[in-house]
Amino acid sequence: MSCSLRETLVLPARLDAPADWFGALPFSRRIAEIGFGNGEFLFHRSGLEPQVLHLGIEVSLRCIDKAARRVYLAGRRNVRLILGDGRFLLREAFPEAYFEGIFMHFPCPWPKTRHARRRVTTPDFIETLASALAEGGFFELLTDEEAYALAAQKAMGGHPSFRLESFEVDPVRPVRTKYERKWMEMGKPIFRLHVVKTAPARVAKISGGGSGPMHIVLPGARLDAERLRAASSLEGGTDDARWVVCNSYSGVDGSGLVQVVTCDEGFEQRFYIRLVPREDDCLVKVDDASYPFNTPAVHAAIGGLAALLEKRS
Ligand SMILES: C[S@@+](CC[C@H](N)C(=O)[O-])C[C@H]1O[C@@H](n2cnc3c(N)ncnc32)[C@H](O)[C@@H]1O
Repeated sequence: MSCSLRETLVLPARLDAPADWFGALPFSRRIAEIGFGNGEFLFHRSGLEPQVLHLGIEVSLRCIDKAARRVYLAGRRNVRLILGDGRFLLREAFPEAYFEGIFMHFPCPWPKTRHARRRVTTPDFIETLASALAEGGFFELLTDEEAYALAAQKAMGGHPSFRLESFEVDPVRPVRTKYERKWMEMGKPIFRLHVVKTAPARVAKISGGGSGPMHIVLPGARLDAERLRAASSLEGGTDDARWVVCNSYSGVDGSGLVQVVTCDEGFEQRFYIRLVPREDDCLVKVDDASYPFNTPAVHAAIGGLAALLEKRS
């Protein structure tokens, strides 16, 4: 895929990007699909309303590439794709009441208790949807799991910002997605939940909880081989804002590069922190090639590495 295609179609999910997105998105009406898979539905839906922006959010780069190629070859101008976690991006990267509709077709039901946080039925995700939708906007869920459909019906139908519009079994639809076909071939019923936002809602942004710039200057601190080695086994934070170092490397310029994974309220980010020794101090900063959202766990990781460099040997 050409560079220019990626630049036009695939928007970067990064700290400074939302401002760029809004400049690059001259559409007053906006629809989103979370987890569009191979993009059949997004492609179909965007053809019906060329004046409406159709924003697809996917965690799989393969899906993004496939859908981008299809959209590009068809010359569609009202589709944009973002690589990232839709639950996180909907909450963090868009203004309130930004979308007039959000589709989610066949998300993983996350049956294990330890993954319960990732379900669409969690109070946090329902608040996120309520906040992201304009009043009168809709959310459509398709699933083959009855228990999941019923849980979503109960959670969203009982929410003060939503009105349950319909709950259908085996709805007739103009286009079937890959997973829909798969479940139908196996003889499974398909459930469709349609809710409409009826009252204002607001969700607190996690990245609003991160404070200050994403670098620290440490007068008198030192970076040496021993500290860099010690960095590779560091971890810390609280239950809702954890961080762990996966690896540390020494750079050719004498700086240290530390690979970090953070988790804020169940949302993961992977990025690098650079440790830069200077004449009178050390700089600890998010590496220039990384763009994490400014969250409490990112700050805690920077603080943890700063503490290591400040430690007296
Ligand atoms: C079971 S597939 C369904 C794909 C498509 N909607 C369909 O009906 O064929 C679920 C899709 O959601 C994507 N996905 C899972 N979690 C996601 C998240 N948090 N944000 C965005 N996409 C996600 C997966 O990569 C996968 O493509």
